Amino acid sequence: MSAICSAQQARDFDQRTIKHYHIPALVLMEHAAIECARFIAKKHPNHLLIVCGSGNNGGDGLAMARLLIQAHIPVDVFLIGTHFSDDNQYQQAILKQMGIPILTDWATIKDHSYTYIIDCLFGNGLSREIKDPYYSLINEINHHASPTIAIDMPSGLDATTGEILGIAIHADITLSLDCIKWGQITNQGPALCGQLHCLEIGIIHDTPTMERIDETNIHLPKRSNLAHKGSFGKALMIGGSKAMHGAITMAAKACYKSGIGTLTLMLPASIADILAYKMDSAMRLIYPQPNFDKKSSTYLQAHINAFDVLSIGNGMGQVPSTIDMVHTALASSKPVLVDADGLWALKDHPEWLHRQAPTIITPHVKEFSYISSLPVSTIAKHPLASIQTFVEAYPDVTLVLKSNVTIVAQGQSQYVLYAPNSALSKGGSGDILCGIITGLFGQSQNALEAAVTGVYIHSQCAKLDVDPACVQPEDVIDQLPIVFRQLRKKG
Ligand SMILES: NC(=O)C1=CN([C@@H]2O[C@H](COP(=O)(O)OP(=O)(O)OC[C@H]3O[C@@H](n4cnc5c(N)ncnc54)[C@H](O)[C@@H]3O)[C@@H](O)[C@H]2O)[C@@H](O)CC1
Ligand SMILES: [K+]
Repeated sequence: MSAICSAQQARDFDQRTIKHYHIPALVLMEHAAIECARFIAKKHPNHLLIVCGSGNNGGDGLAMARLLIQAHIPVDVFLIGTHFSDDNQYQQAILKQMGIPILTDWATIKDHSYTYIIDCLFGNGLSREIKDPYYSLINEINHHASPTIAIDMPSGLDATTGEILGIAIHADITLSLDCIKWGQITNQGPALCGQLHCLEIGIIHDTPTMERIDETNIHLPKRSNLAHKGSFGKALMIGGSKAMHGAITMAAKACYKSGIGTLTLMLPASIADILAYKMDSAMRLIYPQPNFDKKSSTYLQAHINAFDVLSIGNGMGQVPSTIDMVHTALASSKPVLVDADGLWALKDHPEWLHRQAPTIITPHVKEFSYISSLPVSTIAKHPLASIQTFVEAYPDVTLVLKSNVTIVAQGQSQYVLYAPNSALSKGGSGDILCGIITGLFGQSQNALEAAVTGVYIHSQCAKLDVDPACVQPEDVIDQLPIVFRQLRKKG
C-alpha cells in the first residue's frame, strides 16, 4: 500500500521522521540511495551519468553514485548549482575523499552514450520556474539519445499540481521516494514520469494520508454458505428512459454479478419489456407510463420501504421527474447511491445530501462541478483542494470522483485508484461501476468499503488481454466472476 501525498505532506513526513523520531536525514538519504542504486543495478547498466543539483535530490544522486561505483558500475557524476545543502556537501566530500571525480563541464560529457541518465537535479524541493543554466541542461537531457531515470520527481514537474514549471525532464522511469506524489499522477505528471515506481525509504507515516487502492485495502463482503438471498441485500435500481435502456441494463447486470441478494429495477413502462428480455434475474417495478413523469416520485415513495439499498440515475435523462425522484430517494432513510443523471438532479439541491443514511455519489468531473459549484477547470487542475472543500461540507457522503485517477473520499478517509486504462474510456463504464458498488453496498451496508472495493474490482475487470479500443462494457461485466474469485482466494 502506498501513500499519495502533496509536496508539503511528503516534506512534513520527512521532517517529522527526522525531528520527532530522530532518524537522521543522512540515514534517510542513504536509504533512498541504496534503494535507487539497487533498482538501477538490476538493469545491468554499462555506463551511467548521474546529474546532480544543489539540494538533497542532488545529495541522493551523489550517494547513489558512490554505491554504484562500489558495485563496479561505471558512473560519471555531473554536478551543477550554488548554495549546496549541508547533506549534499557531505556527499560531495565523501566522493572527493574516495577520489571519484565530480564533473562540472557539460560539454565534456554531452556526446557520450549512457545506459541511463539519472536525473537528480530537483526533487520535492522545486519551488520556482526553471531558468538557465538549468533550463538548457534539462533541454539537453531531453534531447540526449540516452533514456532517463528520474529520482523522486522528473526535475521541473511540480510535485503537487503536476504542472511543468517552465521545462521538465521527460523520464522513462521515475523512482518516487517514500510515497507517490500527486504531481506524478495528475495533469502532465503521467506523461513525464514514464513507468512510476515507489520505493520505501524508512520514512514514518503516523498520520492518515490518501492511500493508493490496491488489494490490501479492499473488502469483499463475506458470503456464508448458510446464508439466504435476504442476507445479501435487496436492491432497487431506479433508472432508464425510452431513449436510454442500456445504462440501467449494464448497471443491473454488474450489480447482480457483484453478489446482491435480490435486484428490482424501477423502470418506465416503455422499456420494461426490453429489460425483461435482457435480464431474467432482475425483478421489475414498472411505472405504468411510457416515461417517468411528475407522479413517478409518489410511485417510488409507495414502494421504497421494501428495499435495503437504492441506486438512482442511470439513463433517466435530465428531466424534472429525475429531480423529483432523486429528492424522494434522498429524503428516505435508505442507503442511496446517486449516479449519472441523478447527479445532474442535485445541481440546484446539493443540500439533499445532508442526510442520516449512508450516501454514495459517483460523479465524473463535470457532474462533480454540478454538485460542488466549482468550475470543471478548477476541479481538473486542483483535485485535492476541490475534494477537501467537498468533504468538509459533506463529511458523511462517500464521494467517488471518477477520472483516469479516481478518488474515493469520505471525510478524511481518502483513497486513490491510479490504474489508467483507455478500455474504460467508454459509455457504459460508469454504469457498470454504479452496479458493482450498489451490489457491494447492498451486501455490506458500508459505503466507504463498497466504494473502495468497487472501483478496484471495476479497474481489475478492465485489464483484458485485448486492444483497449475493442473492449465492450459487456466484456468488463463478464470479468466480474473471475476477479471476484481471484480476490476471494487472496483475501
Ligand atoms: N530528509 C529528507 O527530506 C530527504 C530528502 N530526500 C531527497 O531530497 C529531495 C528534496 O530535497 P530538497 O528539499 O533539498 O530539494 P531539491 O533537492 O528538490 O531542490 C532544492 C534546491 O533547489 C533549489 N531550487 C528549487 N527550485 C529551483 C529552480 N526552479 N531553479 C533553481 N533552483 C531551484 C532550492 O533553492 C534548493 O537549493 C527529495 O526530492 C529527495 O530526493 C531523500 O534524500 C530522502 C530524505
Ligand atoms: K529529480
